[in-house]
Amino acid sequence: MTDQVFIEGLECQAVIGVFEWEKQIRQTLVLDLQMDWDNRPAAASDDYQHALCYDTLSKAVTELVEQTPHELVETVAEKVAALILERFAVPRVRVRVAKPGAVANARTVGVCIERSQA
Ligand SMILES: Nc1nc2c(c(=O)[nH]1)N=C([C@H](O)[C@@H](O)CO)CN2
Repeated sequence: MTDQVFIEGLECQAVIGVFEWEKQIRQTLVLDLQMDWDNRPAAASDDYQHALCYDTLSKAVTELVEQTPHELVETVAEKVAALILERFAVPRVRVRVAKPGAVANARTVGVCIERSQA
């Protein structure tokens, strides 16, 4: 099954970073999310109940990322993946967390992970 639901460029304002000055401010994190999901039942029935709602998912992820301070983008990626697997019963998720302000002469930096149901 290769169907997916995706969310690209989800901007969150997070307390994120290892340095003391970073703990005093909010910085932008940009998330790209790809969820394996069988889209055929939703398409066949045209019924929202069968769809993985990208709006609900975006709000849940934003709340998670913005409500708690973190030092590492790696931690954010793991927590986001765990939330999506557990709360939304997604079989496999890919999470990319970019921190565009982190390195002055790079467009962006960050991490990508892929996690599946145990
Ligand atoms: N692999 C990582 N490297 C670094 C991180 C990170 O979260 N993961 N964070 C920092 C600092 O917070 C940096 O973003 C400040 O500019 C450095 N390296």
